[in-house]
Amino acid sequence: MPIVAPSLLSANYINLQADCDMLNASEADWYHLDVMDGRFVPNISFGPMIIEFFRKATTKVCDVHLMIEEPEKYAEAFQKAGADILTVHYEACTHLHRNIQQIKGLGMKAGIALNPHTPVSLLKDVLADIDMVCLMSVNPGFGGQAFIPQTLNKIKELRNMIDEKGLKVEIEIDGGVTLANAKSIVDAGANVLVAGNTVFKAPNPTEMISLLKKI
Ligand SMILES: O=C(CO)[C@@H](O)[C@H](O)COP(=O)(O)O
Repeated sequence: MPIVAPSLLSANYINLQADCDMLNASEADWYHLDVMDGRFVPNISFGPMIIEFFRKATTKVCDVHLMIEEPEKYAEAFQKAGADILTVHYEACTHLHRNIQQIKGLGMKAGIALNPHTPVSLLKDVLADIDMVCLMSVNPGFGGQAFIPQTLNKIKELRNMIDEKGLKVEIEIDGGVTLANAKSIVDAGANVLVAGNTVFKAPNPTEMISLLKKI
């Protein structure tokens, strides 16, 4: 069964408590929390203060995806806010290994996200040091975009790299995940499905989460 991580970017911010209550009572495994700075991506979302709210609202894993420049400046703030997994972008880190050391040193799990154009082979020398790879299956910044099909080949290549080394690294797919493509994503070798619009715009979000769990 895949790990299902609804992306709160698509939640209703006028009544967040209701969406948190729904997620908490659902089969969702993680909260996926997208932090955007208006520099690394052309959108601005929220920061540690809001993550702290989510931390208090749930006992589920808080999976924090930093779409920001200079993530090292903020890693400690996100740890204090309650992040369990902290994912930084390969493209935003000049000293990626140092970023990983920092995140792990702060007691969080470390994830690396790759934009659609970034090859998975670039992770060869850090794969053993990380807990998760987040493959962006849309260009980051906005919910509700269409899944980029080439991602399936990237998943297969990454799955081979991980299995060849005998590692336990989660493969998370982020962007455009639907009930129609979720099975092909999992069959290709991914085990974490992020879903924003598919969950929060569904007539019955709780049922949609259960359907994604069962694909
Ligand atoms: O990080 C991002 C977008 O940059 C994602 O987490 C989206 O929030 C996913 O939304 P959907 O494509 O599932 O609607």
